[in-house]
Amino acid sequence: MTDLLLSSLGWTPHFASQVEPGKACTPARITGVERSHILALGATGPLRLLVPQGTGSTAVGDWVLHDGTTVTRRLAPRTELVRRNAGDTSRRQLIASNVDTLGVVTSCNADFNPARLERYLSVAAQAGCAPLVILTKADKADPEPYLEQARALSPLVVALALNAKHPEEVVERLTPWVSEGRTLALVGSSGVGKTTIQNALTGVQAATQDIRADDAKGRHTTTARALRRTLAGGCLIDTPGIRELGLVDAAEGVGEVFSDLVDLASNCRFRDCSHDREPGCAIQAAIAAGTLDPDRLRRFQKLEREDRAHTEALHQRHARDRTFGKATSQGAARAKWKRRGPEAEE
Ligand SMILES: Nc1nc2c(ncn2[C@@H]2O[C@H](COP(=O)(O)OP(=O)(O)OP(=O)(O)O)[C@@H](O)[C@H]2O)c(=O)[nH]1
Ligand SMILES: [Zn+2]
Repeated sequence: MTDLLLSSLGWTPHFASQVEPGKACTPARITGVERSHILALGATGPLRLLVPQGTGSTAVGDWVLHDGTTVTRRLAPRTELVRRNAGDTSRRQLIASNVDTLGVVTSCNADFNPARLERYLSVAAQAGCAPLVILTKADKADPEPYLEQARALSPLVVALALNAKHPEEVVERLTPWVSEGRTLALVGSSGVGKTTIQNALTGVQAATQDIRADDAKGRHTTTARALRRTLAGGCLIDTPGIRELGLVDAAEGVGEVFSDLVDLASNCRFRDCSHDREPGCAIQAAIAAGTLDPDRLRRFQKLEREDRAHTEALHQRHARDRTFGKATSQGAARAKWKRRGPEAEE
């Protein structure tokens, strides 16, 4: 029973193998983070545990070991979602751990924006999460052209369209990503339907209204939230930070989403080709031949520039204070995901 509950929370051999045999330690998954305590779910139910060194290096979704009152260890995560710190863009901020699928929510209307989708897909690829594009408001417009565009962005994309206001439809379509042991997090612009989807998946009655006067003041209906169980037995993560993902240290993620361009560029005559006017540029040749959309090249270059600028600032800081130790575990999670494929089961 106990093991069953832990596995429905996402406990896998990856975590079990980190527990030293014979040590009296119990696992729990973080559902919320306070200043000096974490909220967690373990086999016995909800817990509030002290983190003696402060909660700065933990995130919602992490697995920890504890002795009943205190966290004794954080277990190395399988995936880490990181963003640029909103206040200080030269810092990276861990916002959620062990997310299997990053649900990128957009709607079948003016919110649909390939550049924004590619940015989120890059963040997902970098984190090691499988990307799922969820197109809402399929009741308002024909979703087919949007689905087609989303799928054309990257071979990594799985895309589906739904009417988020029909809870049964949401549950039926999204259950594969929120069933026992699986963790989903949603990102997307304000108003695309994230809260509506989450309410359907967790069985909570909708707090969203058709007219939200608060929006004009920048207040969102969704503020204090973290990891919750879904009706299908899995987990849903929603933290305020997850809604504003900025790129940092994501060159590999960007490269995966734009692997078509990376492959083409390897055929350019010059190694440092800027794909502008150089002779022998394979990318310009593809544009001239009509097989590559020049807008895609522009979006790729813009994301690369953005990532490079913030990553440089990050590394300058890194050189100043050498307390930074996340890059390796994130890279390992990403490599693992790449090896096993986004839909691989434990
Ligand atoms: N017709 C229709 N309306 C939808 C759909 N999804 C969401 N809505 C409506 O769109 C509005 C915004 O939905 P929310 O779920 O609050 O959007 P959100 O993404 O959580 O927004 P923030 O909390 O601001 O980030 C609400 O009025 C919903 O009822 C859909 O698929 N079809
Ligand atoms: Zn070139």
